[in-house]
Amino acid sequence: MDRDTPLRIVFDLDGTLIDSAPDIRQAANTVLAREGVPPLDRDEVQSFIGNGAPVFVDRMMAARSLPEANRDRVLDAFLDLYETAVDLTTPYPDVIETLARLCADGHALGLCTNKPESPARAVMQHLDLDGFFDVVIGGDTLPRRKPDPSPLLAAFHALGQGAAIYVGDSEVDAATAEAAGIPFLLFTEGYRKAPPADLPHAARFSAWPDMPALLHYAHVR
Ligand SMILES: O=C(O)COP(=O)(O)O
Ligand SMILES: [Mg+2]
Repeated sequence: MDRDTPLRIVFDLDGTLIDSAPDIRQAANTVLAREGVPPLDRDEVQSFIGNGAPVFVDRMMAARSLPEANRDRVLDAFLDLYETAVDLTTPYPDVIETLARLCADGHALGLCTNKPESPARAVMQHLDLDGFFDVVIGGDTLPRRKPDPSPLLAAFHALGQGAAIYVGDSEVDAATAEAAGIPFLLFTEGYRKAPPADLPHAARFSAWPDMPALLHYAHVR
């Protein structure tokens, strides 16, 4: 692949571009306090993130032995707070500079997250990340979410033609990329549970300035 050929690059959000666990934890603990059970610690929160808000709530309720009958109420309360959960979230170091460079180099950027689309857009706007992306697919944008390949394939489809690569932090992202037949770059500082070697990936990086050098792994699908 020619070094200067524009690519289609799609990114995961939570644990990849932004450290959002503090906001998710605050929303979760507000709901748990109302339910009269103890809060979640940071490790619990991180281990529950990855499969979207409904699965997060299921894991949180199971961890605090909340009755299944309260699920709709707990999920609604969590989603309500999630809409404005932006103040404790930060981009990982050098994310903004790297995205700006990739845009300046002519690449088409997209976002494919399991976070519901509305809170995803809210936090991206809050952190000035929204201008970089030509497409945003959230966990509730389509009938299925990751690890189903359809949201990732929809994101690439929206970006048009060109070699493709997906960048994420988790087992879910690696499985999604594999199912879609798209090469995967693993950011190792996010919310992954297993060691990096256990996840299928083309290459991995721990600091965002190192990511553009890995773009030669992109290929046409
Ligand atoms: O909201 C989640 O559970 C995960 O979000 P992500 O797909 O951006 O990592
Ligand atoms: Mg993630």
